Amino acid sequence: MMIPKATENTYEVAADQLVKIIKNGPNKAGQTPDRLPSRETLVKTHEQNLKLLAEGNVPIRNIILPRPYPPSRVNLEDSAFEKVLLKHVRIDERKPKAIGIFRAVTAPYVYSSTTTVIEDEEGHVAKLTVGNLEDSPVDPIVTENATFVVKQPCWSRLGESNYHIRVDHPSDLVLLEPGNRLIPKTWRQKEGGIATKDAAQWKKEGDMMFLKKKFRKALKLYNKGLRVLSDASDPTAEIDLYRKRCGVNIVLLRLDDAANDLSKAISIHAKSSPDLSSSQLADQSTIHSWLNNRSTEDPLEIASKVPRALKELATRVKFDLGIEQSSPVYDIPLISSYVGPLSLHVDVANYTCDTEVRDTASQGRGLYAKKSFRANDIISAEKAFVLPGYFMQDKGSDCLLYSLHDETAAPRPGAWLFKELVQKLRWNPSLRKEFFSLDDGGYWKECGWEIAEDEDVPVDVFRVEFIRRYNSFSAPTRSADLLNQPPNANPELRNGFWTHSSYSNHSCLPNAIRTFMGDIRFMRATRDIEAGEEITTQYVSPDIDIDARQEKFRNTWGFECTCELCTLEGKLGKDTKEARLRHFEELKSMVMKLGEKGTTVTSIKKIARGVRELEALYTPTGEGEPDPYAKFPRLALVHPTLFLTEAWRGVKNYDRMMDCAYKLLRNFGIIVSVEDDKFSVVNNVGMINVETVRALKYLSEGFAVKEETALRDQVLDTARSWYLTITGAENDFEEFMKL
Ligand SMILES: C[S@@+](CC[C@H](N)C(=O)[O-])C[C@H]1O[C@@H](n2cnc3c(N)ncnc32)[C@H](O)[C@@H]1O
Repeated sequence: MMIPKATENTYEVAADQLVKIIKNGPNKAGQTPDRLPSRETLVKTHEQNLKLLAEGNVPIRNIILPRPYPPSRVNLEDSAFEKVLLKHVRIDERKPKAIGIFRAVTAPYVYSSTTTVIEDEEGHVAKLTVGNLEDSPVDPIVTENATFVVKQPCWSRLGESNYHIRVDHPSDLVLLEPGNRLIPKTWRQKEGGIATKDAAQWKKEGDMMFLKKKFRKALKLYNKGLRVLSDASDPTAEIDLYRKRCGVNIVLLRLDDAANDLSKAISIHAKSSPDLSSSQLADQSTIHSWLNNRSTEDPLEIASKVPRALKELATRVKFDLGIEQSSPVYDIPLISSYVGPLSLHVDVANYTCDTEVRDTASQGRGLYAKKSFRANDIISAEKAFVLPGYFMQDKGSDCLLYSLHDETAAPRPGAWLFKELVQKLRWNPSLRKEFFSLDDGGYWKECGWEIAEDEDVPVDVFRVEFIRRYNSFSAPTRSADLLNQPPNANPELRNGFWTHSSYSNHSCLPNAIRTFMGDIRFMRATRDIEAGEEITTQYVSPDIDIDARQEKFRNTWGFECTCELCTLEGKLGKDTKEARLRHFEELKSMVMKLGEKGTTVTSIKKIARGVRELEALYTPTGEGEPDPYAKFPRLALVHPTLFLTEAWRGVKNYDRMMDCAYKLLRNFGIIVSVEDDKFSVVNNVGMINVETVRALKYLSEGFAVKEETALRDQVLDTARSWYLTITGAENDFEEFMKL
């Protein structure tokens, strides 16, 4: 027997290679593989790959999603399933009622996915690959000798004659506890040992595992402690174990289980305290409802009647499950001061009650204002449903999520978000509705599956990804940090998921801006908003060219924008579009050349002439013809005008600088008036951004030079409020204005 020598990691198949294999290979669906490797070969290859992994001989993680298929809906509690052996399993054919019972014969290889060698009751072997588990090499899930069910097993191709059994939906793999009736008799082992230790010993061992970050092991040990205690009456020990288990469950994102544990701990505490035993605190379901009610209120004064450790856990669990408050009161400087790459989690309540989700005419659902807002008001504040925290510099956290069916790849931010979403949804049934409502049936329709409205379908990883793609947003640690980056810095952003604010649709002329501070997403009004108006944000800032702009929306988000600006520019003739772009490019190259030579008044004047020519391409030529852009942004003019503003400033021509700063605002559709010492914004289509704050900065400088202090102060006030709108904090405003 030839044993393949693994010179490179054969378990980390590159996605493009896999696409080729699948596309070019023969279609053998429904057949059995011609030749399968022997146990000896499989085990040997596995050991070689384990060694390579231990040596760090691995590329970046590559999470692969094949073509969508539904998770099995077989319930192991009833007997409506068909037990199959490896000899019954077919290539690419998943039988919805089939289950295989297997045992792992090797230690697991945990990296992009979990891989191990399994055997069935007849001793036949296979390579098993399980994707999308919350697996970790220090605390593996599929340990050696573990027995488990694989639902709807099938062979998937990995090479010309290389097959494995792969599981994509986490619920299609069910670990069997020792003693489970499904475990073949010959594999059964006595569990033994539980009664030989007391609860305190199990707890101590659990604590040790917790400290070693072996959280699932800790959970198992606390379970054992609780089982030993089940018929003893030792409330103190029981409270302690439930409290510990609650803590582990929080770390593992299993908030539903954490809430159950904590409600048990609190009710046991109440039952065993003479002054609380007949109170509502003794009723576990009352506590459970309170933990889940998303309110800041505590009418039963639970927090003040339980020991501090339980109170602290209650605060944690309630915040993690989401609390709502009725007004947008946030201590922004405080929050901003403690948020950092290592502390994204902020303990604040959400404020979403003044916005609601409703159907739009043609954009699916949208977010609507329930009350009027003034420019700069907080419209909503929401903590992330999921915002993965990882170090940008950590190469070990690099990974890619590759969807084989449409050959798209999401880099690290999207890949980690997907992984965490799957875990959060898997372990918290109470949070699923809120997440999956973001798919209004499109996924089932696309897949051609009939699913009843109220059917409790297990978490489908392909549906999670379908939703993630169109509803996740890039988030810096703090939006304000983006303004303080050196020029051309390319800060890496995380991807996060905010379920309520995700309903806001895109508009190039938005009335709101999203900003981030740790895991909170704020939305603030860029202009006054009427009650009943739809809240829109810019998903990305619009490209100058309408065709490029629409292409980006189509490719990334699957829509074409119909905002007033896009509607206006959608009607432009080819010649006008081309002429504007050509002029823009010419100006850009003139500016680049200047960069090398330095700016002189003559060169600024030359650029100014070019800018006037570009302006003419936005202006109607016919006598008395209305200006279609009278109130709208002229995007191609923005950067040349910013250049001119700064160039005139450089040569200390403050009148010209101010003229250009007014123009810069106007090119964003913002028209201001200065009359009788009063500065006011008379037209604002909502495009507030860093350049508009810069324009105000230059205006304020100009007024300062002219010693028009009142006007300077008014402009500064507007600048400060726009700075707050775009960054979510005022902290570094003074610094920004100095630069
Ligand atoms: C973050 S979701 C917004 C909520 C979405 N409308 C819904 O019903 O779930 C993004 C998706 O909304 C739709 N959408 C957002 N802005 C749009 C726009 N300006 N025009 C058309 N569709 C839009 C697109 O389908 C996009 O992929």
